[in-house]
Amino acid sequence: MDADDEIPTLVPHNNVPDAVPSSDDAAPAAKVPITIVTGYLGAGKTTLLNYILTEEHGKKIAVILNEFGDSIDIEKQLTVSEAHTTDARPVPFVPLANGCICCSVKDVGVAAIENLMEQRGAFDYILLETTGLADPGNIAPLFWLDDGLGSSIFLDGIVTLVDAKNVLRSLDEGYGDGPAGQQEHEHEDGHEGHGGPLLTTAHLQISHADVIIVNKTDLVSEQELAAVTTRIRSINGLAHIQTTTRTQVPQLEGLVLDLHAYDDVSAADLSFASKGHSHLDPSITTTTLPFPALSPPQIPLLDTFLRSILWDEALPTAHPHSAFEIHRLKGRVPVTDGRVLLVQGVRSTYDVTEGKTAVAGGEEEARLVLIGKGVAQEALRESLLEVLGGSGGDK
Ligand SMILES: Nc1nc2c(ncn2[C@@H]2O[C@H](COP(=O)(O)OP(=O)(O)OP(=O)(O)O)[C@@H](O)[C@H]2O)c(=O)[nH]1
Repeated sequence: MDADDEIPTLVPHNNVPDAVPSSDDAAPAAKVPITIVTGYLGAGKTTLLNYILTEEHGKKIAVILNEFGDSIDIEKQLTVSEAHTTDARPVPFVPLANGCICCSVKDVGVAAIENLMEQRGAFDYILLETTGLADPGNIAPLFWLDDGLGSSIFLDGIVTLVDAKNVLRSLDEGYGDGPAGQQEHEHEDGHEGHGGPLLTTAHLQISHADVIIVNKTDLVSEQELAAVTTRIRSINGLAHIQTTTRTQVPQLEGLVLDLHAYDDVSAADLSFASKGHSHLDPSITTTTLPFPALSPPQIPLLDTFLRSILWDEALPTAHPHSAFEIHRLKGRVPVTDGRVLLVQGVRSTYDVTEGKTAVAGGEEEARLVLIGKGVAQEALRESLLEVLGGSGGDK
């Protein structure tokens, strides 16, 4: 691949068949954003969604509940709030393809929502409420593939509700030899982990989140709340954290709607994540890999590194390292020709795009921010630098 080649774009998720129909011929239509709303049992998801449906926001919002199981019973699970009305109402039966969104590829879950929009008219926004045990990392890539699949919806972000009173206990269920974390994790997604402290549902929901709403603040003291937010920040250094009582968010935009979590990657976001927050949580942490701006020939080498760490969960070099797994990844990579590349990843799906604005002379160093298990080891950065050094280009 030479310097003039297009930079790599959306990389197919492992579960998606190679022969994906192209949407090139389809007339471009505005896509409807979808936010995944997740949170452990009793954190306040229903309270939040009821609040949104009855707020005056002027948007027609569809709320869909994704149950684990054999089918999506849309009749019971869809509620639409019409623009300029507080009359949230259940929608009558809409026949749809059955299937569990979490366990299927696009043609079931996403197609069901598209089918729904065709029958009910487009919505301004879709909120997908998962059950308390859902792993959003399994669901998010299904919606993120929409460019290749010609979908009429796109993933706007993931919001995780957290119960301030119980979240620390939920996170600690994965430690020691208590069976709770182990059973929970294996049950929910068959995800085995790689040894070491176990991941609980709470870890998975926090690590993938773009916004974390710490709810039920009325049930904890200021000190307890500070301990909760510090622990959450140590797991996910990228997410916006908002504290609430009864899920009363100060505004919907940026917190539940219009998140744009997969659009731009700003230098400010990444430098906040890189500020050296504590590594309090033994399972999941956020880490930053800084490296010099890339020369154009180094771009495919970055891709080699990303493929290796995300697809193979291995380093492309011989550096000794312990096991790692990456849940979320964001990057901003200046190129010496003035371009800037933006990297977005969730589990094994990632995307490298060209930023809209060129870098101002010598703007910043390149950064990858990783959230996951075992990511805070020097071997990752050493491996990245070695791979990039192989091009013979500037470093
Ligand atoms: N004290 C207190 N109670 C709250 C708060 N927010 C919600 N609740 C209550 O907590 C309970 C659980 O809230 P839900 O909104 O049903 O939580 P959920 O996440 O939908 O729960 P599941 O459906 O079990 O997954 C309800 O009785 C709410 O009224 C809060 O900030 N403070």
